[in-house]
Amino acid sequence: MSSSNYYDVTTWPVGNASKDVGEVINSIIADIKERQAASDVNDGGKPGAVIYLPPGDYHLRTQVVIDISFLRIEGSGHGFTSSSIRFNVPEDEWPGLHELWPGGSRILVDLPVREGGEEARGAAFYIERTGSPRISSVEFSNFCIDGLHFTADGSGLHPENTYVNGKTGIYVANANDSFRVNGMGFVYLENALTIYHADALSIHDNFIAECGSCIELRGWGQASKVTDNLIGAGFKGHSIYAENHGGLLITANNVFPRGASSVHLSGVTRSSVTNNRLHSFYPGMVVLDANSSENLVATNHFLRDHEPWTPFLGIGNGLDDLTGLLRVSGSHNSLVANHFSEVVDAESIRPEGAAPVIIRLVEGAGNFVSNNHTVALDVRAASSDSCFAAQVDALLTTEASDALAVTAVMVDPASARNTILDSGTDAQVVADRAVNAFRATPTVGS
Ligand SMILES: OC[C@H]1O[C@@]2(CO[C@]3(CO)O[C@H](CO)[C@@H](O)[C@@H]3O2)[C@@H](O)[C@@H]1O
Repeated sequence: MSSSNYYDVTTWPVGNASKDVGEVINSIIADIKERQAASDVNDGGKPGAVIYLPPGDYHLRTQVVIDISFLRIEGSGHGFTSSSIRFNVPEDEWPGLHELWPGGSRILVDLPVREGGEEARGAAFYIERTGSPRISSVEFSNFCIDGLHFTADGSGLHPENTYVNGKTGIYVANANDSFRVNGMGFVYLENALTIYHADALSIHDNFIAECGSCIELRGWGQASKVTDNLIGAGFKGHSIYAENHGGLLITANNVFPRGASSVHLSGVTRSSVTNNRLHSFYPGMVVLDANSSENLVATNHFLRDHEPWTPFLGIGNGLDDLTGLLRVSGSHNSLVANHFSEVVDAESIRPEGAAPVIIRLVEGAGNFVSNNHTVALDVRAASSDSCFAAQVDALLTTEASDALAVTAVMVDPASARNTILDSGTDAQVVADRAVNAFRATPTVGS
């Protein structure tokens, strides 16, 4: 059966998908709107459509503007490969590489670079619709959005390592419901996903790496989920960021470095950050700020160690080791059963000679901190020109290191009436025992 609501960008008569897939998709959307003009025909009328991108390279020179519900844009392959590693291979070795570029069903974002212009104009896919009901069920599935190159940022860094280019993959400007971003690949975009006012959004099973920021849920929202993704932002940006969200579920993501944070929640309430594997080269990995309250942060694995790859040595996120790996400004959060591996070179700790802080309660009241376990090792940081080898070596090193003294939990005076159980020995917890309930992790022989 063929359906008029299934479109293949390579057979659409308007435009040329390989030269400007943006023009083609906008023309298809115009056709859908023309054919599905009435909102009530036989109890239906606007079923939406599928736009299919077969595996292949599609330059995008015109921004796609989406203002219809039930639109699914799908490909056959997220196509991620590391552009970061490739751009740091000496150019005379490029001819010997098996492939140079990401693949799959791949959009090459070739929008004109905006100079200090409006952020949304640099988006490959721009979704905007006001009025009622909210735009619903727009789905992106199984294709790659590649921003191609980063650009010089004045820092002297190799331009391809700046994580800056003004490009966004998908930008949703208005309140939306039941959107899905599933099985996608995002690479070399300054922002992969920027979504305002999400309701019941699913960001699931994507590969979102080597982007300045990966996921930003802005404005406010509820009942959304970020699950099962492989994610890693640049040193200036967020891997997962949300503001003023309630009921957000962040679960089972593998968040690798080198985002300025792994999960940053601002004014987020009654949400869960559970079962994630989080790896960072800097402190401030999970940040709950602006009175983020009643959240569950549980059974996550935190690893903080050092950048092992030569091109990025010396880069940081500006935060010192007293920041905390898990930092909380808010009340009545449950921080339970998280594992922390802090594997750093004592010489690199800032301020010099300080005991790094693992969990820090900055402001608020009534947080419940229980059964968190920290393993802290002092290692001599090693580096390598080979990204993968350096990463794996660093990950697998557990021996021949000395224990490192840490502050497992630090409670600032502006945070009170917290309960801290079995999350650090007496010596490892800095908290006013008169205003916080405290039970130390026992030590051998005591
Ligand atoms: O660690 C997994 C991912 O990391 C890579 C390889 O390493 C990179 C290169 O810039 O360094 C960061 C983390 O060490 C990653 O964000 C980035 O991307 C992916 O190639 C790889 O899939």
